[in-house]
Amino acid sequence: MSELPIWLIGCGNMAGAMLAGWLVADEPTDRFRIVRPSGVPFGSGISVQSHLPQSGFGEAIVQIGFKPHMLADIAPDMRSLVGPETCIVSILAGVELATLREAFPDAGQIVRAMPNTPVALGKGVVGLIAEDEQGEHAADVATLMAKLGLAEWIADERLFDVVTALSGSGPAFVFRFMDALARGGEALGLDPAQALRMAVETVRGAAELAGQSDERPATLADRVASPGGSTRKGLDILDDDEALAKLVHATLEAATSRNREMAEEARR
Ligand SMILES: NC(=O)C1=CN([C@@H]2O[C@H](COP(=O)(O)OP(=O)(O)OC[C@H]3O[C@@H](n4cnc5c(N)ncnc54)[C@H](O)[C@@H]3O)[C@@H](O)[C@H]2O)C=CC1
Ligand SMILES: O=C(O)[C@@H]1CCC=N1
Repeated sequence: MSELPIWLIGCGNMAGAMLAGWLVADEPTDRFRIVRPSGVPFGSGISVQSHLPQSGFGEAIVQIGFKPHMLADIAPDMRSLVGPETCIVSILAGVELATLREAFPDAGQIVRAMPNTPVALGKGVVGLIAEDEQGEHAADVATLMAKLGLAEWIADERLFDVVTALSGSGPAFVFRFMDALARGGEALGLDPAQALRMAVETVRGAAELAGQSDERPATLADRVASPGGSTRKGLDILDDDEALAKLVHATLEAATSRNREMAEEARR
């Protein structure tokens, strides 16, 4: 793989988690240059500056990782630095390729990447869509993202907001479930810290089992539920009138619709 420099324009929670993941995967630290107004050091000898560079990015991967609504303010300052050798990677939720192309008319390639925070451990999910999947630097970006976990090309950009809800926001929804599991145990008398430890390990073990199994999670759930036993009584609550499925569907719908609103806001 080419060793293009990687600029991180905006490096907060999400881009910081990605950088942590790349360092775990032994990417050389001198590939990365952070631009963030705070200038707060990242550690590990990574170069951090508080302003955009004076000269152009040249042949580089330039990842933008600020808030979606900031695109209109920040892109004009970046525009003259971006040339036909530059590959822009956007992790901005919602913001579409067409909006990014308007913001960076001279960029050689534009890729949207939708990561999630477990990338910090190399166990994330990254959805990808490029203006030209076969074009220059698309494969470099895919290789880079695959170091962070599961990297998946998404064929239809209209589905990218759903991907953002499912895997981008997904860890937040799973964390809520973990908390609910722990709080349920606590309400039924378990020590809170013990309940939390057991809830987190239960989710970790179940996720690994599901990841390694050829069977669907529904089948694995049935295998836990011994006939006439107690798990089925619990599943009956989650399954009654598809209570959990409906709740999760509504959750993903709400997040997807906010991603679409953010896309609209970025178009203005
Ligand atoms: N937090 C998450 O789990 C995920 C976030 N995203 C996307 O990542 C982006 C950032 O989100 P977070 O990291 O959560 O937010 P954050 O608030 O932690 O980070 C934002 C970063 O933007 C920087 N910034 C602000 N003004 C800037 C400027 N003028 N020039 C350069 N950098 C500037 C800040 O210094 C900060 O480093 C958003 O677009 C979001 O949609 C995507 C997937 C998941
Ligand atoms: O909450 C957000 O807007 C972003 C999108 C995916 C995760 N965080």
